[in-house]
Amino acid sequence: MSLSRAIRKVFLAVEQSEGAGARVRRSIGTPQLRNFSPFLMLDHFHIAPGAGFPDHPHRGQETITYLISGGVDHEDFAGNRGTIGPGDLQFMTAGRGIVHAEMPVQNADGAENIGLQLWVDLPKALKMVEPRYRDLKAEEVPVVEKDGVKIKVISGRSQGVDSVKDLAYTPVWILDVEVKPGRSVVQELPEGWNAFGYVLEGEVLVGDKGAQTVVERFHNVVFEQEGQVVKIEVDAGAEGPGRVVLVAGTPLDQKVVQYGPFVLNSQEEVYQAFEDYQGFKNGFERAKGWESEIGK
Ligand SMILES: Nc1ccc(F)c(C(=O)c2c[nH]c3ncc(Cl)cc23)c1F
Ligand SMILES: [Fe+3]
Repeated sequence: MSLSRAIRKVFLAVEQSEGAGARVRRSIGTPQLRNFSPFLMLDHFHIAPGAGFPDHPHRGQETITYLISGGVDHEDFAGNRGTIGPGDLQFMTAGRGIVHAEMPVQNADGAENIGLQLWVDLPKALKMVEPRYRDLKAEEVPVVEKDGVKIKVISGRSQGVDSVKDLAYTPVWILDVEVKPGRSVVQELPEGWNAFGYVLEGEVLVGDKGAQTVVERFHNVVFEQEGQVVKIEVDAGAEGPGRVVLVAGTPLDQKVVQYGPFVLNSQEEVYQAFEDYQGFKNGFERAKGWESEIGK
């Protein structure tokens, strides 16, 4: 009998401006929810035409971008360039340093550019690795569909189905779970890992029968570390399915010192990141004289 994880707290994602005219609903990385290792930030973003995230640096973390609708172009100073579309993901390891732009694709069909961006801390030993990208196309993501439940196994394992391996350095599970009204699912999560569920659509009931919590859209339910499973149900009377992105990650036993996109383990290392970025050194050499095409 697996122990069901209790709920630690439910947070409302607060909408704010970010980048150049983009809007994000941030639920991790706010004053209410920091120190949630290895997670640094979770943004549910909406990038209108003309808005975006023009040229900017990163050091010391991994970003995972999951596109729900529309498209996002990315281009960096190492010559990497690509587009992610609905259901695609991009795993970017900034490591010692990257400068890139992330801009909306002008959609012929007018689809809104909406997705999630999760920032994951890198272990101290990997803070200065070479940057790398790994796109994961929607068609590479196994889908488990049974009894009114559809799970996209983006990273990790669900109902005995494994995802593509080694997408990020820091071990994370990402499962896009859709439950129809009157149905439910029990999902295993690695014990001891930090875990949350962000409700993208509808509303869900989380927890054991008789002790369930209603979690509404744009809310993030954070679980206790104890327990092997989470239970998610949608009320039979609900108007439509509930959709939750379940994420779990191994906590890193290290200090987090963050200033925007520079995430290191000491104040001195953050100062050094600024100096390296402004001085085009120690990983930021290619930033000298570089401008993206897409961010202009
Ligand atoms: N201010 C600031 C500073 C540093 C950044 F890296 C960013 C940034 O690039 C993003 C922050 N949320 C995001 N959601 C989606 C996408 Cl595609 C990008 C971002 C940013 F906005
Ligand atoms: Fe970025």
